[in-house]
Formats: sequence, structure tokens, C-alpha cells
Amino acid sequence: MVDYRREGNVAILTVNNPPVNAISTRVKDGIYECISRAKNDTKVSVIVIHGHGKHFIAGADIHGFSGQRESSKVVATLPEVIAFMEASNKPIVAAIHGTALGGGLEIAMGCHYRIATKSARVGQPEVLIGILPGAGGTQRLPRLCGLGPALDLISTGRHIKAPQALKLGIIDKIVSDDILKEGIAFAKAVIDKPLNGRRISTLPVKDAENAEQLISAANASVRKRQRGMMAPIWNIKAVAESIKLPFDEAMEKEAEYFTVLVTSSQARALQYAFFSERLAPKWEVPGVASYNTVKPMNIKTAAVIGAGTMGTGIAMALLNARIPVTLVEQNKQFLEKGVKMIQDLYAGSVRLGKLTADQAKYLLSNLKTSLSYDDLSTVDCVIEAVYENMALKKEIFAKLDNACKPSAVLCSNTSSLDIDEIASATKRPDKVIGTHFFVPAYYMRLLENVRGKLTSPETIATVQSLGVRIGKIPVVVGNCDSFVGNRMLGTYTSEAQFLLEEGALPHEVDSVIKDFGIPIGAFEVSDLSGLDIGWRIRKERYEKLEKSGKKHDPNARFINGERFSPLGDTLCEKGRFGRKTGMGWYRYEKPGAKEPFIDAEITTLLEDYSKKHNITRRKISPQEIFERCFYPLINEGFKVLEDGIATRPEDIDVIWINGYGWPKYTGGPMYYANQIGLDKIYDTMCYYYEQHPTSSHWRPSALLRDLAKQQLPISQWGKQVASRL
Ligand SMILES: CCCCCCCCCCCCCC(=O)CC(=O)SCCNC(=O)CCNC(=O)[C@H](O)C(C)(C)COP(=O)(O)OP(=O)(O)OC[C@H]1O[C@@H](n2cnc3c(N)ncnc32)[C@H](O)[C@@H]1OP(=O)(O)O
Ligand SMILES: NC(=O)C1=CN([C@@H]2O[C@H](COP(=O)(O)OP(=O)(O)OC[C@H]3O[C@@H](n4cnc5c(N)ncnc54)[C@H](O)[C@@H]3O)[C@@H](O)[C@H]2O)C=CC1
Repeated sequence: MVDYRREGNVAILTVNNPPVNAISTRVKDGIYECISRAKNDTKVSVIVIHGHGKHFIAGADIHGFSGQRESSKVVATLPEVIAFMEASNKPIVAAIHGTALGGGLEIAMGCHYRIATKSARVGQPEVLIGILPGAGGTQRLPRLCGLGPALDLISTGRHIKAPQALKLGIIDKIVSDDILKEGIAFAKAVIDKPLNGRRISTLPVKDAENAEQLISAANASVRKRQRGMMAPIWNIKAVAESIKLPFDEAMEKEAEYFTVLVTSSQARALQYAFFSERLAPKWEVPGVASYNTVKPMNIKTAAVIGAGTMGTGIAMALLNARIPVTLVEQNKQFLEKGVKMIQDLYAGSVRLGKLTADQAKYLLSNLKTSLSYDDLSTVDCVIEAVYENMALKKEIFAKLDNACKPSAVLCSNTSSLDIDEIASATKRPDKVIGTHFFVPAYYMRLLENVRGKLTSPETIATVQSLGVRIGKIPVVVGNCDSFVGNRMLGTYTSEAQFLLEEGALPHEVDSVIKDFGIPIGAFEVSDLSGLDIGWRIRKERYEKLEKSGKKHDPNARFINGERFSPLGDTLCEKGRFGRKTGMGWYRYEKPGAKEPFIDAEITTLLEDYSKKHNITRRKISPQEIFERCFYPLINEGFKVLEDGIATRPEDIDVIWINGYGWPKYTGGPMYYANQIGLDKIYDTMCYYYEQHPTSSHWRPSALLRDLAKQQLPISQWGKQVASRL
């Protein structure tokens, strides 16, 4: 795990624990033993520590925080090992490449010098997995780079690149990519330099005079940006101790706060989410194929059909990954509008300093436009993002099938439609797949890849690998109405509207949702994305019903015996499309304005509606609002597993965290259900199903019932699911 060798008077410690040199007990012990050996070796005058492979050290091994820890051969804890390094009379140089994160940066700060390659990144991301830098990071970093930057880095968990780390004084020098050679050369040059000023624990905290202001600004930022998370608050508290107490006493506080966090349910949930996100690209269709049995096609060029909200965002996601894109529209005017949208967004990034003008120019140079499918004969992949209309999508897929080379993969960004029916318009259904991006597509990390009945494993592998390449978290799901995310969302939005029928107001429902940690309420988000989108989809469904001989009554509260709320349609008929029209479930100062106000007109509309339908309005408690919005959603997640639409609970959680703003610190809906207790969820579902028998989303899932009885850990649900399919 840690190799020791000597080159002349330089001892070289190589940390070798693939894939990221995480600090396991054996790595920690290995470092201690090698430092002891170097200290005792009279031929050694200086020590270099570096990492084998792609990283210096990416932090403590996260598995160790919740799982069984290996027993240690040496008694010293990581903070003690770092103190031992710092106390060494032989200089120690950390030679950093890749990343030095968490405990990795803490080890580097226990060294007397830090050099790094230009592309290296450093950071204290512990807050993101619910803990704090418990090996001296909260005390050494403010001494090294100042209180303000330390509070920022530790409370946000963001990584910074070497040039910024150099400016902040976190590293001493940027060197060439031959990091070991550079480390040895640097070490030789500092052999005789005094170490007094190089032991960070002995230095004063920089910016201490502005502590009060900096700490209150950090707390204010946490309240705004990381609402509901306990780790940022404890991280700030730990850093603040560096001002109040001598180093050793502050280290005791750090250990105390670390213990509070590491045993918290938020930390467990965040660590579960960390590994779930890394599991998602490793897809598996039980009994068919998996990521390690199939090779993806290499996508060198792509096309996007439709330059609206989604098409432009998808084109940018591809361009950002240096994939040349041909953007196709139905006419010149729409095409120009779409291109302008892309140009404006890149110009905005330049203004914000996220891109240089040259970078933006380069990215745009890879964008081609066309009004003809004849220009798509050589592309490897096409992503269609036109209106949500089956007839239109089928027409386009038939044309693509004719125009594109036989090996091209044809994807649809549909958010709800049947992938098999779309594929049936082509002679290559094996190469057709849903690639469901989320708005804004250049930013949102989720990519729901929807496999049809005939989609080939190679096509699945291709879009999964493309997803990773463009910086998304790709999740494979099966084909059903609205797939995983929107299918579960449907239960939540229906129930939110039923609550309005029975007595709640939009802002009351939204505030319960936001108090739980979802950044935006159900009605606020509906106003934001536009009520007309859902209305258009529903109208298509009403037309289908009418075609099958069933007349649709616009006031109907039931469709096919299922409870239904026509309130959304009523609002659209009044031109209340949401923010864009200045009114929806809320009122806005003007069309396009962001701040929602409670609208008396909506209150009256709801009261009249309830009266008309003989519904006695009542005060609905926050607890009931919570259960009615979230329990059917969770239950639907179990049904999704039951149907084989998702194969792992982790995938559902990844979808909800990354596509719908579900608070990561609860782990996602499935993990959260496990925390609440499946038996409690099941009993509550049974109770409400009795009250609302005409809403099938209250019918408890059989899988939920069985798992509630078995009390299995979430890691074993997937096996249960597979055994039932
Ligand atoms: C009186 C009481 C006394 C008490 C004494 C107190 C003692 C306390 C001592 C404990 C102190 C611990 C202090 C500490 O500082 C804690 C930490 O360091 S926590 C860890 C911090 N580090 C991170 O969070 C980094 C996480 N990793 C990443 O951000 C990325 O992986 C990285 C940027 C490094 C690489 O990204 P990428 O190339 O995209 O690869 P992947 O993300 O896909 O990862 C590849 C592979 O590696 C696994 N992995 C990554 N990091 C870790 C890790 N830290 N631990 C374990 N495993 C890790 C990842 O899961 C992938 O593997 P898969 O098999 O694919 O899942
Ligand atoms: N807007 C959203 O939040 C999300 C939408 N989706 C899905 O993405 C798809 C597109 O949605 P939006 O971008 O919101 O729609 P949009 O209305 O903004 O854009 C659709 C574009 O398709 C173009 N178009 C129509 N017919 C065409 C044709 N024959 N050839 C070329 N272009 C044509 C239109 O001119 C328009 O520019 C839909 O299937 C939708 O369900 C998926 C995820 C989120």
C-alpha cells in the first residue's frame, strides 16, 4: 500500500492504493511506518511522498466511515500520523498530481512543503459526504491560506486547481508533470532549510482579526445555499475554533465535532449517494447484459433535431465535450433563434469568466446548422428533441432511418412517450433508445437512458458511455409511460392538486415540500416550467380517448375511474401558463418575473371549485401534506422496481437527487423510505388507500409490503427485485 525506497539521501514514499489512493487503515499505517523508517535511516536527509497512478491521495477511504474498519497495526490515528510527520526533523515534501483531497490534503499539510503539477486539484470535500476534515484540516488550512478562503473551501467542499492553490499559499510551487522527478529535485534543494516556519500547526491563523465577519458571512451563505444540511454548520464551527483555542485544544474540538457528524444519518445518506452515483453508469440489465460485457460505439459526431429549450441545451452539452454537432430545425427562423440562444449562453459564460472568448469561439466552431436530413449521413448519433408528439416523432425517426448510416444510434429526448412505438418507425429498432435530459440540459447532471424492448446492449452501452463523456450521470431505465422520474413525479403532482381541492392552498403545499429540502415547491416549479407543457400532453391523451369512443368532459374529476384534477386545465384555459404569462398557481409582478405572490384569484377559484363539487374544504396539516405528496411517490418507486423498469433502488435515488432536487442528505426517496421504516410507509399507504380508493397510486406496492416484512437492508433490495422478475 505504501512503498519505501531510497535514492541517495532522499527517501521516497509511494502511496499505492488504486483507484484513487484512498487512505485505508493499511495506507495510514504504511505512511507511519515508512516515515518512521526514513526518520531512523541515517542515510536519509529528506523525504518525498507521492501517489502512484492518477492521484496523490483523494482522501480517506469513504467505505470506512460506515462499514467495518480494518484493524490497525499501529495505534496512531490519522491526525496523530500527520502530527508525527509535521514533527519530523527531516523535511517532507508532498509531490501532488491528480488530486489531494480531504485526508490527502491534510497529509500534504502535515508535510513541510507542497509542490503540484499545473492540473492538480486540492480541496476539503468532506462536507459533501456529511463529515468534516477530521485530521487537522479545519485547523491547518486557515493557518495556511487564511480564514476566509479556508471557510469557503471547507464549507462548500469545492476543489481548486493548482494555480489558485498557489495564489492562496496552499502549495509552494507549480512544477512540470514529471512529479516524482520534480519532487526529488525540490527535496534536494530544501534539505538544509530550517523547518520552524514550515510546521503549519505552529503558525498563527491569517485574517483572524476579521473572524466575526467572515464566520457570519459563511453561516449566511450556508443558510442560503445548503439549507437543511448539518455538515456545513459543524465545519464552520470547527474552523471557528482555530480563532478561539490553541491548536491542540482546537484539534480536540475538531475530533468531537467529527464524531457528531460521522455518526449522523445525513453522513450515511450522503455516502450512500456518493457510491450510488458511481454505480449508475455501471448498468446492468439482469439476464441480458451489463457494462462489463459490452463495448460502446465511439461517438465522434452527433446531430440534434429541434433547436428549442432542450435541443439547444443538449447541443451545448455535446459541444462542451468537444463533440461536433449538426443542429436541425423545421425552418430558418427557428434555427436562427436556437443558434442565438446558444451564442447568448456562451457569451454569458464569457462574461462570468467561466470561459475565455477563444474557448467560446472554439466551441461554437463545432456547431453546424441544417434544414435537411441529407446532411446527417455521416453522424454517429442523433438526438431528437422536437415537440412531445408521437406522430411527429415517428415521422422524424422514419426520415432519420433513411438519412443516417446504418450504424448510427437514434435517440429521443421524449419525456414520456413509448420508445418502442418510436422505434417501430425505423428498420433499426435495436439502435433506438431514449436519452431523457433534464432542463437546462447543458447543466443538469441526470441522463435517464430509456431502453426499448429491442434496444441492443451495444446501444445502451453507447449512450451510457456518451453520458459519462459529456459529464452526466447516466442511468438505464426501462420503457413505460413517463419512465422512472416523471412516472414517480406524476403521483406527487396529482396528490398536490388533490390537496388543493380539499382545502390546502398552493403556498401551503409548497412550503411543506421546501421545508423537507426540495429547493422549489410543486406549484412553483409548475409555474416555472409552464403549465401549458403538461396541458399539451393531456390534450393529446384526451384526443386519444375521444378517438377510442370515450368523450372527455373538461370538468371531469375521474378518467377511467381514476381520480383526476382538472384544475391544471382550468388554469391553462384562463391563460394562466405560469411565470411566462405572469400568472399561474401564483401571481407575478409581470410576465417573466421570478417572485411568486399568493393570488386571491386562485384562492377564490379553489373555493368555488370545491363548492361546485360538494367538497368541504378543511385545514390540512403539514404532516398530511407531507405524507400525501411523498409516500405515493416512494410507493411508485417500489412499483418501478417491481415492474423491472429500474433494476436497483440506488438508480431511483440518483434520478431523484440529480433530476428533481431531492435533498441528497436524505439519500433519495428509496433510501429515505428505509430510514423512515418500510413498515411505517406500508401502513400509511394502506390507511390512505382506504380513504382514497379511486387513486391507484395509493395501492401499496407488493414489493414494499414484502420488503417491509423482511426488513432487509437497501443493499439487498436489488437482489430481491431480480429474483421476482
Ligand atoms: C477522541 C476521539 C479521537 C478521534 C480521532 C479522530 C480520528 C478521525 C480520523 C479520520 C479523519 C478523516 C478525515 C478526512 O479528512 C476524511 C476524508 O478524507 S473523507 C474523503 C474525502 N475525499 C473525497 O470526498 C473524494 C471523493 N472522490 C472524488 O471526488 C473523486 O472520486 C475523484 C475526484 C478523486 C476522482 O474522480 P473520477 O476520476 O471521476 O473517479 P470516480 O469518482 O468515479 O472514482 C473512481 C473510483 O474511486 C472510488 N473512490 C473515489 N474516492 C474515494 C474515496 N475517498 N474512498 C473510497 N473510494 C473512493 C469511487 O467510488 C470509484 O470506485 P467505484 O468502484 O467506481 O465506485
Ligand atoms: N422542456 C422540458 O423541461 C423538457 C422537455 N423534454 C422533451 O424534449 C422535447 C422537446 O421539448 P422542448 O425543447 O421543451 O420543446 P420546444 O418547444 O422548446 O422545442 C421544440 C423544437 O422542435 C422544433 N421542431 C418541431 N418540429 C420539427 C421538425 N419536424 N424538425 C425539426 N425541428 C422541429 C420546433 O421548431 C422547436 O424549436 C419534448 O419531447 C419534451 O417532452 C424532456 C425533458 C425536459
